[in-house]
Amino acid sequence: MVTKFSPRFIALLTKPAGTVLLLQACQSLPPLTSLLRFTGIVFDNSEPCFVFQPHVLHQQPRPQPPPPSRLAPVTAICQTVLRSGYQRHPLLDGPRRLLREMPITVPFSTSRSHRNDSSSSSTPTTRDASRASPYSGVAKLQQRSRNDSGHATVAEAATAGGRAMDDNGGGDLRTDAGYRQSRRAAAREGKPVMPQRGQFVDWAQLRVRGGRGGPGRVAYEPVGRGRHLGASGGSGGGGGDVIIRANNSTTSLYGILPVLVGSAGSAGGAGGRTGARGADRVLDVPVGTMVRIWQASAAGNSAEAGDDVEDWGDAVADYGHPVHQEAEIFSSSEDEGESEADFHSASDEGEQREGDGRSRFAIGDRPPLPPHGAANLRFTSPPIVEVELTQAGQVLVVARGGSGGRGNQAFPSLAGRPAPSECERGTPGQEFWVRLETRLLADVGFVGLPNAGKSTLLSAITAARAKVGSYAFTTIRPQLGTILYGDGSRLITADIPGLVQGAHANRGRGNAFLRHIERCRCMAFVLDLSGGESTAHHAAGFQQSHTGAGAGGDGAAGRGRGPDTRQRQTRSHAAAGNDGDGAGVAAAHGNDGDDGGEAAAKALIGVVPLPPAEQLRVLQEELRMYNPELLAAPALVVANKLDRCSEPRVALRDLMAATPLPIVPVSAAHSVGLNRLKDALRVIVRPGTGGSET
Ligand SMILES: Nc1nc2c(ncn2[C@@H]2O[C@H](COP(=O)(O)OP(=O)(O)OP(=O)(O)O)[C@@H](O)[C@H]2O)c(=O)[nH]1
Ligand SMILES: [Mg+2]
Repeated sequence: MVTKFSPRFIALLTKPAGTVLLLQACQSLPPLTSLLRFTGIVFDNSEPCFVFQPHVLHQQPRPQPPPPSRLAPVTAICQTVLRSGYQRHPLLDGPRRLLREMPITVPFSTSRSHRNDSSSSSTPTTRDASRASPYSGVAKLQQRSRNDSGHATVAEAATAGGRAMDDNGGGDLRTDAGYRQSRRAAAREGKPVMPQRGQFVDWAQLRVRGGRGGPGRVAYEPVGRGRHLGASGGSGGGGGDVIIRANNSTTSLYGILPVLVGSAGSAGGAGGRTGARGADRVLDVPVGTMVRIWQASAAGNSAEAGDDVEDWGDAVADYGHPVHQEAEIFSSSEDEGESEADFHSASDEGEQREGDGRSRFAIGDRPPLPPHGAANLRFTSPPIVEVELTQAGQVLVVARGGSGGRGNQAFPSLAGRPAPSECERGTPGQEFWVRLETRLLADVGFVGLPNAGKSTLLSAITAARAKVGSYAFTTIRPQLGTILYGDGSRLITADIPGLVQGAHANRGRGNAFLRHIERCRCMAFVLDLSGGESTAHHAAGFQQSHTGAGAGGDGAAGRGRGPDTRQRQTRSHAAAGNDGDGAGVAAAHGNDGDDGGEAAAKALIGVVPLPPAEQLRVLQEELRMYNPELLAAPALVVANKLDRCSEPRVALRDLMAATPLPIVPVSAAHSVGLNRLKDALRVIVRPGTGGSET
């Protein structure tokens, strides 16, 4: 088969190019030509024609892309986001679930560690110091106590994951095994641990900045022969806003990026065309999220910034410019740097050069974060905005994009003078710090003192696997579980970290935990029916270990902000509740890698054994002091640790005398009475339903 083409391709074919080049150049050729090979020129009726013969051009096998790993899509997205300066990526708006569900450790950890390494080569940072001497358990507690609710955000945790990978060498975060390994390593060293996939993350801090407005254009109305009429450069488009939107399908603040920037507006065009507005950046948060906003320069100090303070101070200084700078007017004729002049100038013929306004102003416009991450910032002043998004669909514009600069068309042209050659840059977008706090949405919240067995109960009646420990404050972040019933119905239950006396005044980080209870429809007060016998043992063990062998823990705790007095008080408490026999427990704790943290927790908060009725009174009192409406919610009492109680009948009778609430005796550890409890929970959550699960 021979195919002939008309002479209009002569110019292309006379180039000494290979066939592939030919096909690339002749994009207007029919697709058939991709299977043809140019073999020569013939003259047909004295017109040159070009001869093609059938031929498969790509005979070499194309390199096959490697099989996609599970993390590949996320990695690709994040890397793209990083490359483009956190600008909008089409995939980010679509499968957000993907981002939420998958750990996004790789890109952040690598980029952040690079940045840190390069920026702090001379000054050792806290992070470097931690490498030299890994955190002790107490340091871990202090690290946690910097944050209200004590957990790491994605940024922080991603850093931890990255460091864990670096430190261990073997941890490959692209695999599940590597991810687990890095988590374990970070936890061992007391570093902040990334929330696991699906785990409830209840707060996040991030930096937001509206997109910069697009620059105006200098252009002229051409009339030919190098002459032009008046100015015709249009204005730049406005920058995109950063918007927070309440969304029913979002349940957690997991996976929120530490920096969000709206897209920059496009440059103005010739003929008076205004540039396109930059895309908004929308962040979906759960309904009920509290949004607090601070000025960009308001971040005052850090609880434990250590060596990082200097670096961070610089970073804050960088932020210290006014939110809206005055519009800057400049002329292409002025000598103000080659790149800007190049970018905004237009030739006399009115030639339009497509300015790369977006990339020039968007990339590199990403605000830097303090060296140790936005999550560790503390704000000394009250927020300028504090608002709760209470309904799905509510939106809050947290940072407006800048306005576009005016083109030369907008400047006055004086008679007899050359057309104006001035234009403006777009203004930068608003810039703020934002703290998001959300609360659990659960049917039933387990409320109890530390060590009452809430997590054991959650693990026993749902498929959730909550961490259980024979010490107070095992749970530091709420966890959800679902009770499944035989008829297909289900209840969402929440294990809320233990409350202590004085929680309403934020003792033991009580506020961070109490706010979750506000969003639970019903409450189950989990009490230790054994009257805290086990707790008494541990308190005693702690007391002994810290007056004797546990001196190391003492010293470490003493590095905190003056816990000594409280510690002494706690010791006397513990001694008061001490019924002896604690040394064995203390020894067992001594083998635990977390001992320092747990011991310090007890030291700071105090663990005092209480009879069940007294436990209930303390809990109800705390709820009343925090928000009296909480006590109006339907509730029942779960009398746990039935097996441990020496006089269960007496204890239950006393409890019944103390409260009118329904009481369900159970032993979570031995799965006694759990079906009855499930039935009772369903009855209080949905009155009218019921039925025995047994
Ligand atoms: N004997 C007995 N021990 C129990 C029972 N339920 C829980 N425990 C033990 O009590 C200790 C504390 O249990 P957790 O479930 O961690 O208690 P928690 O209320 O979640 O404690 P925090 O998370 O610190 O608030 C663990 O050692 C459990 O094994 C029970 O029914 N019987
Ligand atoms: Mg717990």
